[in-house]
Amino acid sequence: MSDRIVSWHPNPSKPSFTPPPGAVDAHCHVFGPMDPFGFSPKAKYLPADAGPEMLFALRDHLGFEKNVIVQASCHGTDNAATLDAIAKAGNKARGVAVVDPDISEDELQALHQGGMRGIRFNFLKRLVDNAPKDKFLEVSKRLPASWHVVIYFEADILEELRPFMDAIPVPLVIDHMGRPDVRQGPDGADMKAFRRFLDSRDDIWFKPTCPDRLDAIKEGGQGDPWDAFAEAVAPLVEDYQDRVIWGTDWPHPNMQDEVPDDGHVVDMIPRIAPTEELQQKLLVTNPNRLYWSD
Ligand SMILES: O=C(O)/C=C(\CC(=O)C(=O)O)C(=O)O
Repeated sequence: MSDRIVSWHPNPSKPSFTPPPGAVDAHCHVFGPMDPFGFSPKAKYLPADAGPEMLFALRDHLGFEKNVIVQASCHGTDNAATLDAIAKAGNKARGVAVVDPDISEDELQALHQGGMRGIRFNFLKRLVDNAPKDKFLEVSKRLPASWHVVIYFEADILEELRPFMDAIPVPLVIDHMGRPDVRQGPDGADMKAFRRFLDSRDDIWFKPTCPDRLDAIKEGGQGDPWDAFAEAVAPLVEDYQDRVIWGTDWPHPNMQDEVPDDGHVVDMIPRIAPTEELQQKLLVTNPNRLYWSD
């Protein structure tokens, strides 16, 4: 099928930065394989297969030990592909599911047994048709113990989402910092708003991730080596160092024009977390606390 998207680098370089022992790539996805794990009829993009073997080869190549696999929107609420990848990884992967809010307690427990430790609410209109806040809130109140909610939104709806997010009774993990405009710099309006949000609760975690999306040339950014991203994000990591986790975002859903070299993505780590202590928290201590505490 010629219209299936290949969004990942065919031959990523070896990073100069060596992740510490136990490092977790805590934001990545699998696509299929389409046989037997078909895509959702509501999927907004149809990717080529990027299954667990490819993910684990990349993990080893980049020097990570574990993965947190986040259910991508192209698989809708059928978590079979993500569960299959977690199972194939042994204890080296955990996951974040996307669920129908009417899911039963038994089904949630089955997801827990399969290695899921959270659910994701996606508010990007280009990725999902419907994001019912009332139903999301209801299901967030009956999650298995120690689970959290991952939320993906863009900076322009942060304030609108505040009452909803404030009411969620479990820890929150914000994908890609809620997509601030990094060109505004570390003290820009988007970063200030995100800091106010972080200051409102001490159980909001975030991923200082996706330089390739947030500093893309096609978005008016600088592109690789993503200098604006590094400058805007490093102070945030320093100031909230016990609440950050990091991931590659491989296979970079939809990134067709500026497919990032994953080696270069990993080399952003010392630019946003320059000390060994920060790197240990970002890559080892924090993700293990969230995903491998039981
Ligand atoms: O990989 C990401 O985090 C971001 C995505 C894809 C996505 O979230 C999904 O398909 O569920 C995006 O911005 O297109």
